[in-house]
Amino acid sequence: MESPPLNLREFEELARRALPKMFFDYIRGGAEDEFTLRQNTEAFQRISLIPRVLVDVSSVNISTSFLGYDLSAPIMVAPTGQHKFAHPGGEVSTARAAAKCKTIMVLSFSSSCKIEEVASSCNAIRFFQLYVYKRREIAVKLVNRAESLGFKAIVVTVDTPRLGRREADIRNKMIPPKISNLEGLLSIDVDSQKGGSYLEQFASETFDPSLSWKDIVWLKSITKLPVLVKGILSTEDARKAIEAGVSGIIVSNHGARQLDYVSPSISVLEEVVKAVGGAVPVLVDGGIRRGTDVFKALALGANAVMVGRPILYGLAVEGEQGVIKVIEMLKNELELTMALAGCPTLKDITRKHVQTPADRLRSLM
Ligand SMILES: Cc1cc2nc3c(=O)[nH]c(=O)nc-3n(C[C@H](O)[C@H](O)[C@H](O)COP(=O)(O)O)c2cc1C
Ligand SMILES: CCCCC(=O)C(=O)O
Repeated sequence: MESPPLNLREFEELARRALPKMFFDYIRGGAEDEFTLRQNTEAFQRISLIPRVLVDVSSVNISTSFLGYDLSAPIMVAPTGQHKFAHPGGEVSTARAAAKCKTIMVLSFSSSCKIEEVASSCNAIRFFQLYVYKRREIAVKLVNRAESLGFKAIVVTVDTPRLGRREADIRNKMIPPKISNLEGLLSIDVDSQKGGSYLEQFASETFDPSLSWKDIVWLKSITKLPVLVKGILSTEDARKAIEAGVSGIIVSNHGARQLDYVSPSISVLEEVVKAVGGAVPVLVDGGIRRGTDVFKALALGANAVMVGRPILYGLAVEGEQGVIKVIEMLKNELELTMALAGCPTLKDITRKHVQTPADRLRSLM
């Protein structure tokens, strides 16, 4: 028997073997040259840790809270579409795993399980991620459904007026998503003569590229839930988001699947955190594969992180148990990192515990 995976990267390799090529390529892939995809992980590697010693770390506490909800660790499940591509249990298995790990799952709008099914599967704290379609009434219906099913926040993704160019999907003629939440609301027929990525064809038929800042105000007017924006990479947009009245900001480049050659999210996190100035919590995602990565993101000012692909790899390899293992691995690594860096609690993690490439440049001047 093969030895069990020891880290998140080994889960990726096992998922590669477990999944049909089309689905693995869809999950792993990024946009165009995949430059940002590589940078998302390499940027973490360029940040060094500066541990403090002789601190009593006989007990290390990684628990925290986000928007008032208790979490076992500052690690949440990012919204990713179509979990049934990874495993027949789909989003229900992921939600159960998130509940067992006591963390928040952000359910994708493009979920392959119905929002009602996910809501009744366990009592995790859940947020609902929204894509705004050209037919705005669909957003209203889904936001209302999420609210009445006990979801606690709406996460609107703002980096996807159109889908990025993912060449693996074009080559594989990636099939369109089956979005269960749209049953009875919308059916889209893709043109099977066209070739290319049918997922992209689906997105260009449905996604509303006219979405703009005034629509955040509209979104807030249709729900009592807090609204978070996902996909902020600049200080200017962070300020606009605050002006629009959001309850949280997610620094993200969509796992490098949208615009290639944008900065890795960890590289812009600190300036966004400064621009936000504590007005609302800030999350970051993209390339988080180790507990040390979580530690670095917290040191640069994130309240918590989100993880995308590794969750799907865990799901592909072992269903619900695989997702639990991925989250627990990251939690254990974070706890060990904190002990070795002299930080018994999350509050002890400071900017002084990391050195970025910019810090190194400054120290030479
Ligand atoms: C297969 C896949 C599907 C995704 N689907 C969505 C989605 O439906 N909505 C969304 O806002 N982000 C989506 N994302 C982006 C993730 O929420 C997240 O930003 C990204 O995966 C984080 O990077 P990581 O995979 O390196 O952890 C998706 C990412 C992947 C890999
Ligand atoms: C049409 C589903 C899009 C899901 C998505 O956001 C992604 O693949 O990155």
